[in-house]
Amino acid sequence: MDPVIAISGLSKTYEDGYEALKSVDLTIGKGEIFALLGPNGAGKTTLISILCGLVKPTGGSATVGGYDIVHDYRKTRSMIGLVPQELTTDQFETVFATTSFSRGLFGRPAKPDYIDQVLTDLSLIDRRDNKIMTLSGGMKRRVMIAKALAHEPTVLFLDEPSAGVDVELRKGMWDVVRRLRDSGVTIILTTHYIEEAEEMADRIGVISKGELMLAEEKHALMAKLGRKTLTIQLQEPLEALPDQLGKDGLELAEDGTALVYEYDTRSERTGIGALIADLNRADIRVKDLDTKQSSLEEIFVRLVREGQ
Ligand SMILES: Nc1ncnc2c1ncn2[C@@H]1O[C@H](COP(=O)(O)OP(=O)(O)OP(=O)(O)O)[C@@H](O)[C@H]1O
Repeated sequence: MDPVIAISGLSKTYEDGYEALKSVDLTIGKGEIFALLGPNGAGKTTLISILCGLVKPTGGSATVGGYDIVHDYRKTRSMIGLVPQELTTDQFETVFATTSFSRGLFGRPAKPDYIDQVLTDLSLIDRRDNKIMTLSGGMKRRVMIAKALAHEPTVLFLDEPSAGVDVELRKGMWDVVRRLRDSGVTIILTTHYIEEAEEMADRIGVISKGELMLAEEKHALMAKLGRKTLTIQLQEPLEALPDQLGKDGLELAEDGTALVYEYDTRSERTGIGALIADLNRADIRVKDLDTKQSSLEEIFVRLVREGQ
């Protein structure tokens, strides 16, 4: 993985003594979509604000494109596009003018062809010369993205891109983000919506009370998600697992009164049929059966709870 962002021991204690970030280590690769999940007040905005140079860290370090975010602030800031949660655009400006102006703020010379390309990518080109006030909410959000991309950043932060956005619009936003990633931009988004992280992210990070609890490939998480646990309550307790049942993923539990079997729901053969047959053959009598699915939501809730 070619790292674009490297974060090491990053901490932030605000002036009132509140520890908003506790020694976060994280590397984000080029062209990744990384979703940062966490409850309110977890430290997501603090982390993004530090990387954007808006908040000063009190410990640790971070680099963007190999440059230190504190010492080479101008350099790193110019590599970052930030789409904040709130819509903050001048209602009386046109789409083109406001986007072009954002580019100018970074001291970049005008590049109308590039701005038009960004507007095309975001399906805003038809509204190029319209005033912001005449646009729908979804279009205004896309203008915020256009503004963030105006200075040709290589990293884009999206803070809660679908907060207060309806389902239809949210899907449109996901398409936009995927297209941006395909064009080589690295994307870090914060979200409360587990579904959004599941849908979009290559990797998912879970942050709670300032601590990064996990940063894992989505597919690895989905593999966990696809797992189910079958608990078999037995009529008579067993002292040990009989040889006939020597199956991968099978364990004796609850003082020998239950068997717990973990299996992948997506595989063609779960092994349950064979397990039941083995139980019959070994004359092990079953009292009750129960299955349980682990979901990303469960993993998330458990992690957050453990962190409290
Ligand atoms: N300037 C500040 N001074 C003191 N405490 C602050 C300051 N800014 C943020 N905090 C606190 O730091 C914690 C983390 O805030 P942050 O905004 O980073 O969380 P978040 O994960 O982005 O939350 P949300 O999902 O609500 O946006 C919160 O408890 C917040 O009250």
